[in-house]
This record gives sequence, C-alpha cells and structure tokens, in this order.
Amino acid sequence: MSAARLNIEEVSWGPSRSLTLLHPVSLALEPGACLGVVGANGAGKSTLLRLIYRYLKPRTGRILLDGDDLWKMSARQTARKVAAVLQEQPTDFALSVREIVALGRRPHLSGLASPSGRDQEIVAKALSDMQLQGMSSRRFGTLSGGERQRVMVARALAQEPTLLVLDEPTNHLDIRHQLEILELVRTLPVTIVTSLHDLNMAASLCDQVLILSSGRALAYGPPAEVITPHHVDAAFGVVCHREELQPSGRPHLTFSLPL
Ligand SMILES: Nc1ncnc2c1ncn2[C@@H]1O[C@H](COP(=O)(O)OP(=O)(O)OP(=O)(O)O)[C@@H](O)[C@H]1O
Repeated sequence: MSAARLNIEEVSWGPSRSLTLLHPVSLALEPGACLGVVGANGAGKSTLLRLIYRYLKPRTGRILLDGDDLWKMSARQTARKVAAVLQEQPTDFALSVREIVALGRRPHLSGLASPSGRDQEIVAKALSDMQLQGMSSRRFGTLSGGERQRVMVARALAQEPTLLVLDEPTNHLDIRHQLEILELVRTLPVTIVTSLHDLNMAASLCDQVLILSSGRALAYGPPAEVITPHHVDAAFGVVCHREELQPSGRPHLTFSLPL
C-alpha cells in the first residue's frame, strides 16, 4: 500500500444546469493525510465524496490523484487506487464474508485469472485487521449492521488503495469498534477522506477538516482552526462550547440549542 497526493481544483457539481449542489471547492491533501468532511444533513458531504471516488463527474474543475486527472484514468485504474466504504451496503447476502472481502482484489486481477497466494494473504490480513477471522465463512446476510460495516472496511483494505474514501464509517458501530476502526485506518499508509457527523472525532482523528454548508466550503484547514464555535454555529445552527479535557488537555466540544 502507498498513499496518494489528492488535489481538488475548483470542483463543482449539480444534477442539472439550473441546480448546483456543490459550489467550487479546492483543497490539497498530502500523501497519508486524513481529511474530515463535516456539515449538517444535506450540506453536500456525500456529493463531494462521490466526486472523489469517481462516481460523479465534476461539472467544473478536476480531481488529481498524484497529479493524474481521475477522469483521464480508466474506471479500472481508478479502482486500483481508490476504495470507498459507503453508507449503502451491498445486497450480496448469500456470499460469505471471505468472498465479499476477496471482491476487493478484483481490480488487481487480470482477465479471468484466479487469485494468487498473495491475493489470499491480503484478504486474510484484511479479515484479521477487522477481527473477522472467526466469521469468514458466515453468509453476509446473517451479520449485524456493525459486523457488515467491518466487512466493507475489510473489502476496501483488501483493495490496497492509495486513497480511501469513507462515508460515515462509524454508522452502526459501537464505541469500541468506532475507535478501533478509525485508529486502524489511521495507521495505514493511505490517504483518507472521510465524512463524519461527530465533530469531536473529526477534531481528534483528522489532519484537515472541511466544513460544508449548503453546498459551499465554509472553512478548511487544521481542526483547531476550523472546528471553532463560530464555524459550528454558522454550519449547524447550534451553540458550541469548547473545553479542555484533563489531564490530556485535548479540546472537547459540547453543543446546545440557541436560546
Ligand atoms: N441527484 C440529485 N438530484 C437532486 N438533489 C440531489 C441529488 N443528489 C443529492 N441531492 C440533494 O443534495 C443535497 C446534498 O446531498 P448530500 O447527500 O451530498 O448531503 P450530505 O451532506 O451527505 O447529507 P447527510 O448528512 O444527510 O448524509 C441534499 O439536499 C440532497 O437531497
């Protein structure tokens, strides 16, 4: 695995000429960095992520991965470099956990070639990283929501991407698995773009944070500069209080409705 440099240059999108859901956004992410995309419901987070994993084509601007325009690469080339874990999960309920994770190797196989020993090792490692070895023969349809989420992360890891896109990766996960998955993905040599609803998690996990509000970039930069009471109020319409946790000294945000 290696990490990609991501450049988003003036990228905008809308389903028609008369409707713009994402106004031009620009940012640059160093290899191995983690970008958190936050914002209220409907702010445009999933739309931006869909552009980054090449599901939507930008109306304006371009997205570069190590200097290469995503839309000048083939879909297969992109799939070798970009993996996405989405809120919608597959409906391959009859497949086993191992079979679903092995699908992550598909972009790397040529033609009808069978998976090599190395492919199998990568799948086994992804299963073990997500603590799924004990259920690798179970049918996907029999798993709980949180277990399915871990399978989807394992499939993305098996893809050995240079850029990992996560849309609300902690949905369905209990607190322990939230922390474990996020800490694990942070140790991988991969660039990460993740949408998150939990601002404290975004502040502690991410190197850079982008706040979207009504399809526009409201603020972008290091969490300490971006997740401020002023921006949180503007983006979410809540009063935000910032305190320091003891003994770590880490900032912690709490929220209340305006009086
Ligand atoms: N193809 C489309 N046509 C019309 N409207 C769309 C389309 N796709 C998304 N939208 C709208 O664009 C807005 C942004 O959607 P998006 O899914 O990006 O928001 P989000 O920030 O991910 O929201 P959430 O936190 O609720 O998941 C929403 O109001 C959504 O209904």
